[in-house]
Amino acid sequence: MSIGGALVAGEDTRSGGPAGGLGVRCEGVVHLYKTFGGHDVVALRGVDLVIAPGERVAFLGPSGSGKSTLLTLLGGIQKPSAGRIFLGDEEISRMGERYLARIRSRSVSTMLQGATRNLLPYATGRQNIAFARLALSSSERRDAMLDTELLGRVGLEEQADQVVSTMSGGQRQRLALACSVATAPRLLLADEPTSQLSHEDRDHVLHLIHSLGDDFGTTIVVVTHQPEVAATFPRTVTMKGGRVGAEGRHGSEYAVVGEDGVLHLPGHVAAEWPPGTLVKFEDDDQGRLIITRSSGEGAGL
Ligand SMILES: Nc1ncnc2c1ncn2[C@@H]1O[C@H](COP(=O)(O)OP(=O)(O)OP(=O)(O)O)[C@@H](O)[C@H]1O
Repeated sequence: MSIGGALVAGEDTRSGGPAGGLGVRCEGVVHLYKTFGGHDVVALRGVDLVIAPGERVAFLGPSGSGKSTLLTLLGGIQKPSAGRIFLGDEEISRMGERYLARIRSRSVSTMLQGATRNLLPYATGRQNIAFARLALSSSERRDAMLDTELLGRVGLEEQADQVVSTMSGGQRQRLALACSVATAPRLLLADEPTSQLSHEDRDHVLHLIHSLGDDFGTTIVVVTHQPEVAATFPRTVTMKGGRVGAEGRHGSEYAVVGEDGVLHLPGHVAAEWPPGTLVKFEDDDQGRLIITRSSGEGAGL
């Protein structure tokens, strides 16, 4: 199944070509949450990241490493405490709420974790799609793909007039995806879009997400804990302690050098080399850097 065909024949698609994806650039992004207890939680500690237009990226990393926070900042739902975020040429980290709202309703769609957070529970499938398109101009709405057709593409033609609260988890997730793409976004951000789904629903949702990239060149970023989902993305970005710790590209893993030359070890190495382990750096005769664990324990060599 494909989402192919113009979802919205707006300014980006009038030329007949695909709208194309939106590039993303983060420079030193820091984010703090203020808590009721009066102390700050540092969710992001300096994220530098570039995502090219049309790229498909999976964010990985342990719970609490900052994946969802970064996604909401990219989607213009929250503003960073410090640092800069660009979508295409526009710096969203300095934008006023009015402009951000425009970007959120047109060029960027964020699917929050849990389908129901993205949907009106007592409205039907069709009404949810109409709601997602509220901010479009009347001509854009007139030219948009018919809601029946869009629902058909996510396999929900028979649920068009069914109320969300009576739908299954998989049906809700597919409807949330249909609502997210109803405005033909150039950047799709999805937080755990396939968690708690059956294998069949997971594969269906994944296929739909990738179809969007294939058909429109949409830039796609998903947060996932599922390795089998991450494996379908050509690039992975692994968050560690509020920073980008590692990247995977086409099956190869790379550590990312952070502030002050800090390097996160790959998970399997970190498991064997606890904090305090001494490591030695040596150049070999072919110009490669060899890193070995010292045979001595702790500070004593
Ligand atoms: N609204 C909030 N108020 C206070 N602290 C928060 C808030 N949201 C997130 N945090 C904290 O910020 C840090 C990063 O959280 P975030 O949800 O971005 O991580 P995550 O990697 O997406 O985690 P998970 O995989 O569990 O969803 C965590 O320490 C979390 O407890």
